[in-house]
Amino acid sequence: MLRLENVVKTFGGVVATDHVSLDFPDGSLSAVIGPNGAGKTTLFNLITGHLVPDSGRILLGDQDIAGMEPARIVRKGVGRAFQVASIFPTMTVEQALMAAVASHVHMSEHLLSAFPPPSVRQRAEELVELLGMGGVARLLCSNISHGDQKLLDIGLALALEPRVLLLDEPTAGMGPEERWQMIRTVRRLWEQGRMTLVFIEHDMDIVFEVSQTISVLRYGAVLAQGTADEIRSNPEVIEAYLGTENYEEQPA
Ligand SMILES: Nc1ncnc2c1ncn2[C@@H]1O[C@H](COP(=O)(O)OP(=O)(O)OP(=O)(O)O)[C@@H](O)[C@H]1O
Repeated sequence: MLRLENVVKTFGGVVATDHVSLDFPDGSLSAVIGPNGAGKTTLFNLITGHLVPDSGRILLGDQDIAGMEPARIVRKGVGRAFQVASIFPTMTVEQALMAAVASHVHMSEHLLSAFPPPSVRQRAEELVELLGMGGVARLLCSNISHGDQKLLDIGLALALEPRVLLLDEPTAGMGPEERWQMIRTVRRLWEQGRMTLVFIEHDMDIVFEVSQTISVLRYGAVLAQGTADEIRSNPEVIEAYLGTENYEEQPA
């Protein structure tokens, strides 16, 4: 269980996280939504240790991880996809995944090796399969599409075998078809990996289609947390965020 209790983060006069309390049960798939500047990315940065809260607790199981070093939080099982695929321009997709796997299993002497141990190669091959990247596995990371780079970012996070995976706008910058393909892959990874997955997303159709629970932020505070149906019909959410035109119930 990942649980935030009364978490506050301010930047000067800006309250980016305003007494946020949220639960992400083990194995759940949740979306975090909210208008620009609502505090979504700040929330992720607090969970991963890239920001230290002013107050409040961030519990992973029984342990308060608030303010821990990011690397320690990763070792505790909280992964996040960063836009890093492009920083391996001279490696192939498969090699980048092998390097990530090797770093995770403390075989860093094999990080850049042309002949990694079979266990490392096997795990990287499993990830390629899981991500559906077989067709581009031998291509240089710099030569793959934007969508494949985002997938690889997720794969690099998965190589560390997280219990909790955070994805900040996995479908950003993609066309409609590619978005759905990406989110279907994300859902499949979640189903097969049995991890807790939390993603930030602006596309409401995607959010309503794939999420078990949705957390709505506004001005840093939680406006609502619930299922797609609960969020869709929540009057405060409709007023504040969704707009009445598209989401009000049609008369029978
Ligand atoms: N490092 C920082 N220094 C100062 N202010 C910050 C910093 N990070 C975030 N903020 C402010 O905190 C508020 C929340 O920002 P945050 O990036 O978390 O929002 P968001 O919901 O992720 O927005 P978006 O959808 O545009 O990415 C904003 O007012 C932002 O300007």
